[in-house]
Amino acid sequence: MLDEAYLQPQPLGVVLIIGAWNYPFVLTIQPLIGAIAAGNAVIIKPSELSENTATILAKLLPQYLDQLNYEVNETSLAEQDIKWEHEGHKPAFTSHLDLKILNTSLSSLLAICSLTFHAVIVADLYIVINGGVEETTELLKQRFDHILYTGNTTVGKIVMEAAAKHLTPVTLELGGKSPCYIDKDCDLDIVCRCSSCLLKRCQVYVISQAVTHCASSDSWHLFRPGISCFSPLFYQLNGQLCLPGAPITS
Ligand SMILES: NC(=O)c1ccc[n+]([C@@H]2O[C@H](COP(=O)([O-])OP(=O)(O)OC[C@H]3O[C@@H](n4cnc5c(N)ncnc54)[C@H](O)[C@@H]3O)[C@@H](O)[C@H]2O)c1
Ligand SMILES: CCCCCCC=O
Repeated sequence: MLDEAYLQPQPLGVVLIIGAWNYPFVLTIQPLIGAIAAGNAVIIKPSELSENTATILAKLLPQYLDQLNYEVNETSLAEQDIKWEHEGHKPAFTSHLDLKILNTSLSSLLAICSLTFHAVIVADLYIVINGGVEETTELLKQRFDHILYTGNTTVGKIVMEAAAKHLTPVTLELGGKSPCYIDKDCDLDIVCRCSSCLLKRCQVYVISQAVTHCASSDSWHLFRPGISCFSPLFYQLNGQLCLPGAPITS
């Protein structure tokens, strides 16, 4: 062997998280935890539709996240550089090590997106940007190192297209049809007997979060004779969820 292999864990750099309204806290904080754990700087764009959560996130995150955690001065950067040279390898991109002091302005935020190894950047590590389509569109023009988007498929395509311009990898958590399949072999008694069973087995994703859950079924496929015993209960439960007068189709 002329060379030896080694593992060099590295943060991606600057991660953009675009959240959706149906779980406004979880869908921003969960990916944020992962991104921080991997050493990234993060820009969080909560959904403008869940306005109160967006406001509280912008207020609380800077209050509780240690923005200075990764601060290094130029000397220690230089020392690190020498160390890497000495070890025979130097990461091309060190992201968080380059982030220095705090400043929440948009211009500094955008400056992060073009980090280079020796740059001394003035910026926050974790920034909440609130706004709607206009602001998100502006954000998406910047180069990020990873984008996590949760929401609908139409905007998912917009995000992916914007990311592709910079060859930025994306994680898209999109909505779907999530059909519910009642197999001919399933125990219909259990499925139908009582609302609690039905709730546990089938309805949980339909009704949770007032039907906004990403895996909510919008169609049920029933494959067995005797299904008529199922229908009244289905109607009874779903009738309570529907708007008055809204039809439940077969
Ligand atoms: N797969 C999953 O894990 C998962 C989780 C939660 C929600 N979802 C899906 O997401 C749906 C909710 O999505 P939504 O789209 O209604 O949420 P939404 O309206 O809150 O939009 C999501 C984000 O997209 C941004 N956005 C909207 N239009 C945009 C545009 N033209 N350009 C750029 N950004 C834009 C918004 O600012 C917002 O931050 C749920 O009903 C569910 O189907 C999926
Ligand atoms: C409890 C968090 C569940 C998140 C699922 C998101 C789908 O809508």
